Amino acid sequence: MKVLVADKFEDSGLAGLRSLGVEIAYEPDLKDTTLAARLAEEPFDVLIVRSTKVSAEMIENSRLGLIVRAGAGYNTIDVGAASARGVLVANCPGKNSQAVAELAFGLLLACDRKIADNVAQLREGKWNKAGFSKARGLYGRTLGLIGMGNISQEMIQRARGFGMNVVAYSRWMSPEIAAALGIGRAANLIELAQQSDFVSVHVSLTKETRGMLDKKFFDAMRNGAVFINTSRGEVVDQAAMLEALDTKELFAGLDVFEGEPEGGKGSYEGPLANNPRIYATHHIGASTEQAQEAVADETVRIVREYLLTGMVPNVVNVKRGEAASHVLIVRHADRVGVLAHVLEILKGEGVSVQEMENVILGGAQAAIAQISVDKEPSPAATAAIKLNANVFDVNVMAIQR
Ligand SMILES: NC(=O)C1=CN([C@@H]2O[C@H](COP(=O)(O)OP(=O)(O)OC[C@H]3O[C@@H](n4cnc5c(N)ncnc54)[C@H](O)[C@@H]3O)[C@@H](O)[C@H]2O)C=CC1
Ligand SMILES: O=C(O)CCC(=O)C(=O)O
Repeated sequence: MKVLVADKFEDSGLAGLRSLGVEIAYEPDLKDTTLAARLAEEPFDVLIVRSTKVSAEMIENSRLGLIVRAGAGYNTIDVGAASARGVLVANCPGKNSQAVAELAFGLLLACDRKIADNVAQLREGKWNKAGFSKARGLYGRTLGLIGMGNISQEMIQRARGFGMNVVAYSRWMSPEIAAALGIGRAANLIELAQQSDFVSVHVSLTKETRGMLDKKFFDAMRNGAVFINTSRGEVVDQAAMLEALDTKELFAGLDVFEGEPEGGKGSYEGPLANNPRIYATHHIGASTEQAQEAVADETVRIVREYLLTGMVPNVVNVKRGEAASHVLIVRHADRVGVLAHVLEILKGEGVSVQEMENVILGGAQAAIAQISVDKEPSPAATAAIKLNANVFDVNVMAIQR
């Protein structure tokens, strides 16, 4: 198996990959046209990336079977193009969430106490206790969390340590779950903005979340509140945020930017870098040793499973049973050719198999195949399947959703 690592990757991860006996090309500087050319020229099976973008063209001209995002968000990979070519995409959920929560709290505290400006002025030889003596403080204040995934859950624990109240907006969190987590639940983003002294965003970037934090949201924020974004720049309407920094005297801590450079070095000039009401970091949320080692271990686990079993943990582009309407349960003798017989009959009927699992029972005499299909096979097809002497029985069930 040939693995291309086209991003910076921990030594422990490279050692783990080597221990699997796979052939590794570690070429962290590849991107855009150089990555596309490399994938077209050599038949790599697996591609490992962090922030490096993976386009449809790269995927289409490659022999890849698996792309691993060594991190949480996978918006930098053209997942649709991967799905169209039968390429699996997997990520490492929850492996860098503590690190991001640490940075989010770092930004939150820094914004409240204006730590970066304190440091800058002292470095210029200015003593300005008078100017910096106005902070809200965290104790007893309300932290509003947007999204309730791995990072938000880490945020709750840290907020508790600071004596903060937490309220969250999430699509899936019921009042019962909120109560069990010991937090409040906002019914929508406006409610969340109205209730929070500090807001921290932790949603993945999707077509629904792009620009989700819009003018209405910023208009609803409390005057002088702090806004933290360590998720993706694109979830925020940048113009609306910039306006609210002035009109509502907000202060923002940002780790992510629309159009930020892909690699470790580059230039960044934009209205967010020089605004005195913004503390900006260089997309370093996941960049702690602990997080990078955890991500590297998980990446090695994913490649190992793929190598040894063909199965991939944490796949993000398998839509389980979405198009299936019926499932066939075929009990049969464990003999060569039985499944081929079943599939041949389904093919003749134009029935498309969505998923299939064949389980061998103890003693290896009999097996049960569960075959999800996109439409109900006719009674004639079911009867034809049963004609095979090695088929004991066939049941067809409609999937209830
Ligand atoms: N700054 C950095 O270095 C890092 C940034 N991230 C970013 O943070 C994001 C969140 O990370 P995790 O918490 O680990 O991911 P996660 O997958 O555990 O949580 C994402 C949450 O977003 C929610 N969500 C998605 N669409 C939504 C919508 N339309 N409305 C409301 N909620 C919605 C999901 O329900 C889920 O709870 C990542 O997708 C990534 O973009 C992640 C790791 C490092
Ligand atoms: O690997 C990185 O530094 C980026 C981390 C990140 O944004 C993610 O895991 O979603």
